[in-house]
Amino acid sequence: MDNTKVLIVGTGAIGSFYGGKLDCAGAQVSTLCRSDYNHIKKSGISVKSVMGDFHFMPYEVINKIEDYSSIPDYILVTTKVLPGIDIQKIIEPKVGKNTAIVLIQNGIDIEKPVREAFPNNEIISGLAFICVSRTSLGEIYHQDYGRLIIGNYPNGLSPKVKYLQSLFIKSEVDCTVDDNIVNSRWKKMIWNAPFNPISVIGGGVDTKTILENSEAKNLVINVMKEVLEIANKSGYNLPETLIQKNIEDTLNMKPYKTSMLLDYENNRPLEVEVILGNAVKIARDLDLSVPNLKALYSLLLLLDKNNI
Ligand SMILES: NC(=O)C1=CN([C@@H]2O[C@H](COP(=O)(O)OP(=O)(O)OC[C@H]3O[C@@H](n4cnc5c(N)ncnc54)[C@H](OP(=O)(O)O)[C@@H]3O)[C@@H](O)[C@H]2O)C=CC1
Ligand SMILES: CC(C)(CO)C(=O)C(=O)O
Repeated sequence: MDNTKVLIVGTGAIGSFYGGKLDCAGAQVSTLCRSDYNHIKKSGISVKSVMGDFHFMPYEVINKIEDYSSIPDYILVTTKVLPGIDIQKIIEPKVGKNTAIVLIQNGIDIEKPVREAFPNNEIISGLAFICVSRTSLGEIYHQDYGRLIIGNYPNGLSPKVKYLQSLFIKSEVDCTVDDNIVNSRWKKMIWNAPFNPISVIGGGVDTKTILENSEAKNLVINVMKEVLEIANKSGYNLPETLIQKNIEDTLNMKPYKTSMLLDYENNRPLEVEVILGNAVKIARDLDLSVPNLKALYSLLLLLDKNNI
């Protein structure tokens, strides 16, 4: 084991999978758990994975962050990004001056509140291209993909980013770095902004069903165009060709139910603000017209409110 201390905050699908991979690489990985606490403390976490099944027993399993016995080198935040989760308050007791806060979560502008609360800490922003879900207490099913992109927020690549990358690579996670991680976040939004909400609003449909319907496909393309425009007007650099590439890549994927659809089906709150609301706000500030994004946003707000 190396001496790198990692504390996972949000031990669900993403936290368990990537936390387990860091454990495989030799880091000292502990988990802050909620509903799975008793199960994980007793039996650990089992991951059924297309990369090979594994089981891991976290170094410490806690259900109150104060119970963690030290200060971690990395806090991996892998909760959903929801207005009801005050992540700054949750992690604050264990953020030391050398703790890097790693956010492996979907959405745009998710780093801002963390930066404001911890102006002197290193923030590492991460994007997961993976299909993974929690099937029961402490049981994770990794169905496909697994690639990660990490980089410092707002930009740059520190030694801590490179070290984290080396740990992931050691455990065979395809992890690359990007010194302009917000640009990569926008790139991922090109996919999430149309497919996540349409999969829910469209009546619980997978990616193949969406793209087989020419009207729904047009909607996907129009939302992608709006996201691309917001990103480029914000100073990022997304080529128009990304739209066709995302469509083709999705057609080549196995039919996939988005993580937002899985949340909806399980009556869990949806990441409406960080997937759509923040983009709509940025468009408003830039005076851009984004009618498709706005329509998806308002419909999703309604569905979300009535689903919990
Ligand atoms: N799953 C996937 O395939 C992908 C997910 N993502 C993104 O990754 C992020 C994480 O998603 P995912 O792992 O699927 O989510 P999950 O719902 O599987 O896991 C979230 C975890 O956070 C925990 N949690 C929630 N609130 C708190 C709290 N207040 N204190 C401590 N723990 C808390 C939950 O505990 P409890 O069980 O008690 O609610 C759960 O263990 C999201 O932003 C998602 O969009 C990105 C790409 C793919
Ligand atoms: C892009 C994808 C499918 C992960 O790779 C995702 O982010 C999701 O399902 O929400």
